[in-house]
Amino acid sequence: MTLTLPAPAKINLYLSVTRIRDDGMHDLDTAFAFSQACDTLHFQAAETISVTCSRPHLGGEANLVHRVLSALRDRHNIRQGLSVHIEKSIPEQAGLGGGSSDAATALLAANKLWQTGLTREELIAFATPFGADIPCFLYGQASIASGVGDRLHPYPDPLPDTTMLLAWPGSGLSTTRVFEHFDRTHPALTTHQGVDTMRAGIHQMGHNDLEEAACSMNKSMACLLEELRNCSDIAWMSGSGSACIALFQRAEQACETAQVLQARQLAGWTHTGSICSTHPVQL
Ligand SMILES: C[C@@](CO)(OP(=O)(O)O)[C@H](O)COP(=O)(O)OP(=O)(O)OC[C@H]1O[C@@H](n2ccc(N)nc2=O)[C@H](O)[C@@H]1O
Ligand SMILES: Nc1ncnc2c1ncn2[C@@H]1O[C@H](COP(=O)(O)OP(=O)(O)O)[C@@H](O)[C@H]1O
Repeated sequence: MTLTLPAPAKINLYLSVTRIRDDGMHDLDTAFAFSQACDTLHFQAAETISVTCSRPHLGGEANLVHRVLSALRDRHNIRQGLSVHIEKSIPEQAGLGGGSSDAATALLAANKLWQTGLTREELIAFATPFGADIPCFLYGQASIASGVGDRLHPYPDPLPDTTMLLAWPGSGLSTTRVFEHFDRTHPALTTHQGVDTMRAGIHQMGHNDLEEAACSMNKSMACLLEELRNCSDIAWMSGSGSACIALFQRAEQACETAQVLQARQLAGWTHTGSICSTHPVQL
């Protein structure tokens, strides 16, 4: 038995930090959508769990895929294993949720192959402790999120029908360190929008409370974002960075901008495509 599935990048259409919890985690008001940029996961039946990766430093037991599959197997007394090979395309520490997306795709695959029979809601509850970004992928459609990103509701409006350029400066940002820097430097927290007034957040598309902290920690990203704002009417940072998003009316403009960014070494990775409202895996 073999199975090959994609694991897409996510983007945050906007991100507000609404509360710092007693445990140090931050409540967010954010919206998630998907990109066509994907990692690819190959699954093969096996007696044990093993994970290899096209970026060898990501292979082995520390990989989030290995961790969630091992926990699922233990929790449900599964006797089978799974051999997983991850072809990475999504850059690391980019705010695109690559590791979390790999883990979500692996959980969807294992839930089917091991016949665990968990609903999406049960998978989300199981996976949230492993990473605040995993639920949005398991939810499977563009969403408005609160809590740490685990309370999800369908995105209420059509997504912008424009071309999106994703660009990553060539160096990443640690999510933990960006939140720590935010705590030290932010002027005030955004008022919580709440589910009932969630549409209010949509008008802030492109706003990201973490952007200032991230720009001060990664000057390459700050330069990239400045250049994107010169080329596009709207550009912003995804998640805790360091990937940035710019919207264009025409695909040619986005492709030309990508070429300029690469030639000037402002970007180490780019992707041109659409903003997607559904996850490509609907098992
Ligand atoms: C900021 C967001 C927005 O979508 O995305 P990324 O930029 O990482 O992709 C996510 O909330 C990130 O999710 P994820 O990358 O899974 O983070 P986790 O592993 O759960 O958390 C790493 C660390 O970041 C801090 N953290 C994370 C999420 C959150 N809502 N509040 C936090 O304070 C905590 O210090 C936590 O220990
Ligand atoms: N499958 C995976 N893919 C990428 N990174 C992973 C994976 N499993 C664990 N990690 C670890 O998680 C870190 C951040 O993950 P990533 O998803 O790339 O960033 P972000 O949370 O900014 O979107 C990586 O630097 C790496 O050490």
